[in-house]
Amino acid sequence: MRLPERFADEMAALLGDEAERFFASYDEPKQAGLRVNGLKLTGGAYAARFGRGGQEIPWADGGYYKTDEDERPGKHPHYYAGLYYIQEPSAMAPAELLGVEPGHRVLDLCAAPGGKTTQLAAKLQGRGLLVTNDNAAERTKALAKNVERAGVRNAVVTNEEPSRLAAAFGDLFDRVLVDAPCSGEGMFRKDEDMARLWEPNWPRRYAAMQDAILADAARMVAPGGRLLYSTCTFTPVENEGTIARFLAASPDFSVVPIAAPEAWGFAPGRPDWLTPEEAAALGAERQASLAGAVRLWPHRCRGEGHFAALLRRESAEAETAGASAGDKQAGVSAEAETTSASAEAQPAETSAGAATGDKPAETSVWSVSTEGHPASAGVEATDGIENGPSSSDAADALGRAARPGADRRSREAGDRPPSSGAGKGGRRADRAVEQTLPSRSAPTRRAHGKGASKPRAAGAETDVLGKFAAFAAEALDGWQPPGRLLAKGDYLYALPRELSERQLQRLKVVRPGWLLGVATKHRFEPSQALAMGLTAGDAARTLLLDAGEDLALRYLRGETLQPDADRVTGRDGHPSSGRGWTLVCIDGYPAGWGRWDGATMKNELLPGWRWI
Ligand SMILES: C[S@@+](CC[C@H](N)C(=O)[O-])C[C@H]1O[C@@H](n2cnc3c(N)ncnc32)[C@H](O)[C@@H]1O
Repeated sequence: MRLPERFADEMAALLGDEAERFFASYDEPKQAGLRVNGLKLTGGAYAARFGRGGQEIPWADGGYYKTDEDERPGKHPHYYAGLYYIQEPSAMAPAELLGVEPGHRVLDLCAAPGGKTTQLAAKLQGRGLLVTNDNAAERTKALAKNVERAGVRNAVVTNEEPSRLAAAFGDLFDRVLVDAPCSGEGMFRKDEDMARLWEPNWPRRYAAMQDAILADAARMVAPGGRLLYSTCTFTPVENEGTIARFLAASPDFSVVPIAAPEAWGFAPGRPDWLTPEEAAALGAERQASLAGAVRLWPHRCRGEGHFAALLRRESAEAETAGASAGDKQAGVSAEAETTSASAEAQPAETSAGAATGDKPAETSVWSVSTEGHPASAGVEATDGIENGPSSSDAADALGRAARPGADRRSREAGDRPPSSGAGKGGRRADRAVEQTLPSRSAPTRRAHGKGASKPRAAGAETDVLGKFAAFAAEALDGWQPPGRLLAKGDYLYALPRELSERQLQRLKVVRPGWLLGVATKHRFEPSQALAMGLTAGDAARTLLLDAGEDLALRYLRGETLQPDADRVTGRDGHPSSGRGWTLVCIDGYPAGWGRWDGATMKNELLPGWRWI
């Protein structure tokens, strides 16, 4: 393939003897993979049960190389059921190296379209908190959708600048991932457009963006917590250089050496590639520590180009604490740390009373963008495409940095409230109501006779809860969502307990938690996100389809189905006499909703979630 001349010259100078092998790698096929969704099942279980998978990616739990050229994993029913994410193998390394454990509070700062976010969510196993953010509004639609497809229940999706998140959250997070916007040199083999668009001034421009992002990200790391910085580019100024400039200004952070097994083929970071200024500002010891970062070269390991550095924020307690299990899992050399991870999963809780200290603010002003809500869930930027920037990402990100007008507009937009919450004169003062879910026996309030699109009076949100309770009693047989329930207008969410609503004030929030559904005039309509986050056993009624059967494809295409009535079964596995919302599952995993009337299954799969 044709590489940009300046890039090739620079790589030849950096790599010396190795350059020939590096350039030869561009004649090899690009690496592709998929990662089984650990929220649903393990990679081993997936491979054993379905005979799919293949060769394991050694550094990624549930990661498999795509070896069959003809295979189209994005066109398999399992993809629609959220059983895996299509992801380039090297891109699976950063989230793996961060050492996330269930219960951690995790921030994914530059997250769209969400490959690493879904991986982090799997590490959390539904416990703790995942705040996932991207400053590009359009891209957060794909992010929210990928979070939902994966069945993530403890994520908050935001569309913010890092500085505004830092102001809102402070040093809340045990783990922070900064998968930074970069010049994307490591993706040239995967996406030739990246090579075509690349310009010699990109690395420096991205480096300036990375410096700003990293400084804000660091403010959000709890003492003793960790930050993983990654790029998919080779140039030192965006890798060791960014870390060196950051460390020079941040004495409370240090590099945690990544001890990757030799068989993975990861190479050490290169402190010797710092500029004299970067090196001088750092001092010899901290400079040498940069060798603890890793470089993933396409001629040395089986993946595209990446860089990752793991940083740790000091804490007094850490000096005496032992090495964490996360270190061992992540292949990170043992060292002391403290985190605020809760050891055990919290039981489901729907009582507002138990969420002490998290009382809704009287004048909460955050509002949820309607962009990703069911009505518009069909709109998305990158569906099913794995992570890492594409040529359009790069152009987007660079466009913001390169065109002063565009940059100013985006900054200004970042200061505005989302359209859904803003009236002409500014932010709408939504009053969030946190409520106890009425018990199944409690009388359900009647609807107010207002359509879902019409504004509701303050307090009318109780009706959302009543309708949800009626829905849950009938269709979910008493199942209760985890976290705290929050009715926001007609929408109902389950909020992770680790965040208070107060902390979301003034942020652009795409999802304040797990979107359960929306109350319409006459009923509660469960969301696709709810379906994807449930298990087949949670539903009172299921239609169980096999991935290979025609009905499964027809369901995914949005067709009305007429299955044999005895295929709609209750929890006991026997034919159900019930009618109404039914969880449609493929190979045992939810794919969406249907409505069963005893003969026909009305297809409730939203257009944006269908097989196209
Ligand atoms: C390498 S991509 C992220 C890929 C993603 N982590 C994944 O695994 O799917 C970098 C992302 O950073 C976002 N970005 C650029 N500048 C940002 C900023 N100042 N704050 C937050 N996100 C930013 C871009 O919109 C882009 O989606």
